[in-house]
Amino acid sequence: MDKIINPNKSEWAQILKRPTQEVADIEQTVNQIFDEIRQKGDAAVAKYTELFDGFKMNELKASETEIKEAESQISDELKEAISLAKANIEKFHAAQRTSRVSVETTAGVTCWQEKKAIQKVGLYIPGGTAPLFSSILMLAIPANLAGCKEIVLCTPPGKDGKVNPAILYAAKLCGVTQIFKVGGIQAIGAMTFGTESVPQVYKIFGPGNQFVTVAKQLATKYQVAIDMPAGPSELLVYADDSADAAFVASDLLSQAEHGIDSQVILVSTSEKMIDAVSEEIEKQLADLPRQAIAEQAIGNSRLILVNSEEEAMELINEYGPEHFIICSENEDFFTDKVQNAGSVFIGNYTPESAGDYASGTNHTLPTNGYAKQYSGVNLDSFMKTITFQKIEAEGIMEIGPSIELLAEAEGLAAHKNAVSLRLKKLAK
Ligand SMILES: NC(=O)c1ccc[n+]([C@@H]2O[C@H](COP(=O)([O-])OP(=O)(O)OC[C@H]3O[C@@H](n4cnc5c(N)ncnc54)[C@H](O)[C@@H]3O)[C@@H](O)[C@H]2O)c1
Ligand SMILES: N[C@H](CO)Cc1c[nH]c[nH+]1
Ligand SMILES: [Zn+2]
Repeated sequence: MDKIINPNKSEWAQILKRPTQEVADIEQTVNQIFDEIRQKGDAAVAKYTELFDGFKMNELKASETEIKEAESQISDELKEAISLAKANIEKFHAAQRTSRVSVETTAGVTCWQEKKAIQKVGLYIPGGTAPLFSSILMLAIPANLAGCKEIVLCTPPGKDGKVNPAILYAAKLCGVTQIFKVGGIQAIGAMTFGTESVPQVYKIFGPGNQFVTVAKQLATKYQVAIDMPAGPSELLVYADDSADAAFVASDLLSQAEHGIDSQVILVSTSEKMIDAVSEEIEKQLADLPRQAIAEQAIGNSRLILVNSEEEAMELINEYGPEHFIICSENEDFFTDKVQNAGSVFIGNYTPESAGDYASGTNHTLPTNGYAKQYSGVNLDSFMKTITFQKIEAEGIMEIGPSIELLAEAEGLAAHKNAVSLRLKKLAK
């Protein structure tokens, strides 16, 4: 892991660069696959599943029998852990419900807004290097709380054409309506255009690798909304001498093991802490089953010594990490000043893994600096707001003359007339 000492601001952009592949190359592949799916539907989806996932699928949809069998393949302990996570995620997301906003803006003019569920949603659940069934809890639970009617799920099959039983079990438990054994670009294309088997949806959610993320971004050209770009996992830890170096190293490795294009960063004002964490990373890496993946991600990563907490905070806001852990005696300074981060974890006993699985917050979060403009998934992500208004005679008489003037000033006579006719009638 590169150690960088007191970099100049002019060097930050280079130091904080993400290890992403050339997006233009991926876009070309996505466009080609999307075109084929539009023309050939399931046949194109099956072709690319065979090419990228190594299995020739005859049936894309998971059957009731497969789903039933999955339940018996999950241990009771795992079922209990899933149920604890589900309860906390439900509690946190249910509490995000807001009451109806209604205002009488002028006497006789009432405006209100109501949230309505997005009727058809598509959930992408990663499965390339690990079956991330926890992402089902993060997406299907708020989708159900919001009241979405159709909840379609796509996830890549393994080389044997099967999907991990925990994915099938969690999907059933959380009210997913249809499960498809399709991953990557072809899954996003299928949910964007619809095929003989896979329904077209209005909004696509979920994390994935760079192929999935670029495909989601291109899907927005075809009247499909997306939650946000939720690509390769990232973590930035700020640690001063009050941190525990072993804990910090374990957190950094937890995100490094996601994929070779993950990135983890330690920022500190203490060189002693940086060196201790670096040593710990080496120690802990040796025992990791996904050592090869984590090692590559560590190669993308940085240990950065800065001059002050102010400088640290400026650098962190510039980076906009997906996850931000604060292990500092001065934690209030960082919680007050943070502007750009997907999710924040505070103190030595708040591992990032808690948010990944079971504390209650959502782990589908913006990566690649998109925390500057996007929020992570929450209950509102599955809803849209409709505004309503009702104007009484008293109300139109009050605001009507101003509307007439405004319309006239924009040169829109028909707009003005729609008000004038009513005012005339009321004047009789
Ligand atoms: N930001 C978040 O909220 C969040 C949450 C969880 C996971 N993640 C990230 O999700 C990612 C999961 O990635 P994954 O790879 O394990 O699973 P994935 O399901 O996202 O991707 C696997 C699919 O990628 C496609 N693919 C692989 N190589 C390809 C190629 N050369 N060309 C075209 N398509 C190709 C295949 O179709 C395969 O099914 C990780 O990077 C992880 O860090 C992010
Ligand atoms: N850390 C991931 C988000 O970047 C979410 C996850 C799922 N399973 C484990 N971790
Ligand atoms: Zn994780």
